[in-house]
Amino acid sequence: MAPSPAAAMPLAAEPDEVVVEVEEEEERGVKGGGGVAGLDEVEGLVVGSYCHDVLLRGGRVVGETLGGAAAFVSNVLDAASPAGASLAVVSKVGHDFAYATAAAPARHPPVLCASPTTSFHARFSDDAASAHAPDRQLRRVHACDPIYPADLPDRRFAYGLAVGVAGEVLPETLERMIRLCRAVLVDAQALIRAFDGEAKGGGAVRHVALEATPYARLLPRVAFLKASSEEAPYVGVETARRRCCVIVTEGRDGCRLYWDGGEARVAPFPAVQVDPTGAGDSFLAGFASGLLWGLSATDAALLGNFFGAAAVSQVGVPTFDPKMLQAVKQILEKAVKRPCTHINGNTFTFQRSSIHDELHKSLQEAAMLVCEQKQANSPATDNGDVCSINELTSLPS
Ligand SMILES: Nc1ncnc2c1ncn2[C@@H]1O[C@H](COP(=O)(O)OP(=O)(O)OP(=O)(O)O)[C@@H](O)[C@H]1O
Ligand SMILES: O[C@H]1[C@H](O)[C@@H](O)[C@H](O)[C@@H](O)[C@H]1O
Repeated sequence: MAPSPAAAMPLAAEPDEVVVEVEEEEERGVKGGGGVAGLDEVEGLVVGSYCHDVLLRGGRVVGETLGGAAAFVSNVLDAASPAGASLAVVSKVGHDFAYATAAAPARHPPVLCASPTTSFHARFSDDAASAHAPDRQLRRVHACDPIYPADLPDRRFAYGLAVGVAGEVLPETLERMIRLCRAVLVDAQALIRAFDGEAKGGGAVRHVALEATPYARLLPRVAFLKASSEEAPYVGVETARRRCCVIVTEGRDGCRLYWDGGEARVAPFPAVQVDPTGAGDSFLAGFASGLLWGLSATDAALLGNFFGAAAVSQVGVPTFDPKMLQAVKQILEKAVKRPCTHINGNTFTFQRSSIHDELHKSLQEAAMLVCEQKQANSPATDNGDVCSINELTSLPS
């Protein structure tokens, strides 16, 4: 371990291991495998299933939307990655999948299975949630098939995101991702969810300690693990940070990064929250795109916070204003001299850089534009926070 404050950490696969695996896999005819040299070759792998989200408030259905971290994640990565970065998504749905023509699944079509599409009921409480309190109770109503190692493409990727929602990313699938991808970023929800009371027509989502799962032994080969503040106690931040960089998202308070030898708090952006679903997913994708742009982890978390805030201002998978996206890319082009150096190199740096405050200020202006547009387009409510009923609607399928 390298606890130095100017820390850098090894990527998912150690160099020797990569060489051995490349040789083994080239013998078996695996495509690629030659490492990732330049921007043109940066391809990411997103693994996790799309799902149906039913939003309930006071016992009433107030919205039905496309869900699944893979949908939110690919939505942000497609929008915010530097030119030349591409994406493969491995997701499974049933024949009942209602959102095949929505933007994210249309760009990254899922595998069709005989089992029904994974489906969640999210019950929102009427009490205003605090930044750290659980904002909703989740039940898994249907579960599609797991994603097996053999479902992953047989080629190498610059980075991978393990973003299951219903236990579909099996331990052996995560292990395969680690072998295929130079850097793997994991959402803790893919590892620590368990489902109660399946027999009664749906399982309440609860959490188990990461240490007690078969995923724990893979952590030293994971680059970043993201958890919400509700999930963090199950992750065990103090143990996990010795194995990989842990990011804890804190809702409207932004996030904190913990690595072996240091930590940082990253400030949030303003948002008019109407639906918190997908904030964590959009955060993780914004963070990954920040790494793709060549930012340090603490600077990349600014982009995570930015897209987390953008996600909560819309119901379901958000549509981003092209002008806002253009502004964000201009800010990044100005701030970053050479994109893709960090996710593509041998190490990550964690520290906040000298451009951090300037980047935060510029992104804050873009975030204010999103808020102003949102406020201009929606009727005023006395509670701008936590899912106001009249703002929840269905997404077109
Ligand atoms: N109300 C808000 N205002 C501004 N930023 C927010 C707000 N809510 C979330 N965010 C941003 O999104 C990030 C992720 O949010 P949060 O911690 O709520 O994730 P989560 O609980 O995993 O979300 P979900 O499970 O709904 O996807 C936060 O770190 C923050 O940057
Ligand atoms: O669509 C949502 C979203 O992906 C959330 O991150 C996840 O916690 C939920 O289970 C899912 O229904």
